[in-house]
Amino acid sequence: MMSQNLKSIFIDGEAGTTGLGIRDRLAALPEVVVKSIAPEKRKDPVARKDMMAGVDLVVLCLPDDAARESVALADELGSASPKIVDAATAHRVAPGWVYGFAELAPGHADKIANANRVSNPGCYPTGGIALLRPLIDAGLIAQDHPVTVNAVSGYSGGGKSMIEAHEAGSAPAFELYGLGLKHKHLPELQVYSRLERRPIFVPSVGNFRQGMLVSVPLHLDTLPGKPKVADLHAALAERYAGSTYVKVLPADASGKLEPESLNDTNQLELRVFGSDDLGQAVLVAKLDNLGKGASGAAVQNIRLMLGLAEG
Ligand SMILES: NC(=O)C1=CN([C@@H]2O[C@H](COP(=O)(O)OP(=O)(O)OC[C@H]3O[C@@H](n4cnc5c(N)ncnc54)[C@H](OP(=O)(O)O)[C@@H]3O)[C@@H](O)[C@H]2O)C=CC1
Ligand SMILES: CC(=O)N[C@@H](CCC(=O)OP(=O)(O)O)C(=O)O
Repeated sequence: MMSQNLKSIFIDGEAGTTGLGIRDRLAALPEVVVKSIAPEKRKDPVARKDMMAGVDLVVLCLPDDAARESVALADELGSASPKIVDAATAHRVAPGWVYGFAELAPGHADKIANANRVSNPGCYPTGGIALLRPLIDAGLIAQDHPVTVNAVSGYSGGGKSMIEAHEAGSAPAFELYGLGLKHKHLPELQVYSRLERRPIFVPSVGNFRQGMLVSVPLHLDTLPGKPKVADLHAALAERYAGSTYVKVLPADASGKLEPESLNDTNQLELRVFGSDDLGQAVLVAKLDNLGKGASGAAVQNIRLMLGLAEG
């Protein structure tokens, strides 16, 4: 019977921003069934552990502490533990976890497909790593280069509380944050870009619901071999040739870029703006912070881990 082949998934935290996005996307997959816990028991460890014992895969869409607690519950199940995709920050650079950015490097999607524990990337690092890693692998940016990453996100990136503040009109139209230079995404950004020097990361949030731009300014004469703008573009285009979700596009002559055109998709667009005459370039990634930056990437990972065809 068809139903015997269905893969079962429990979303721990399914009522949150990321959880709802994953639930909606999974609803479109005929090969999976999503099992839910009674709302009043959603924080009950016994009920969550019982649910985990009966499913193929658990997605954690929880604050970090609750995500760690859920992993401990799953570990108690021993060999009966389901596979886990953790959308929180808790395990992104933790030993034993595979980083869930399938396009990280050639062969990385296979590592995800064979993993039992996958940590879904942060939204900002998805853009930053996608831009930096191929150029560092190609030797066009040195591993000890002093990199700066700037970004702007829609307010849904801050979860329920930030969404409420913006929709109630009590949040600023725009703000820089993370100016203590210790944003929680820095460890994964540094490790998976292969940067030896800690980058400076300056995020910001605007009064629009979803969408994201991540940019990296570069002085070309400070890079090995003093590459041209076209060399940077070519290295990115080569790395992502044939990719379903990552596209390398020409820079728009207008010199402008808005953040919302990929909303509700799992797409990531990369562009290299710049001028050889000036010896300057800006790498820019565009994504939906709730799509390729969160729920879309989680579903991409779930498909790989459950052996489902690419959507
Ligand atoms: N928003 C985004 O763009 C992204 C968020 N993430 C990560 O995903 C995780 C969830 O974030 P987000 O969806 O934005 O957050 P939300 O605040 O929107 O949702 C969190 C959910 O977790 C529930 N929850 C909290 N504590 C527990 C617990 N102990 N047991 C069970 N459920 C619990 C909450 O329930 P209640 O409200 O009733 O307390 C809520 O439904 C975070 O770790 C975040 O960092 C990852 C990528 C992107
Ligand atoms: C606008 C905003 O507040 N964004 C969040 C990051 C959202 C995200 O993707 O974070 P995780 O995947 O690591 O949970 C922040 O800066 O903390």
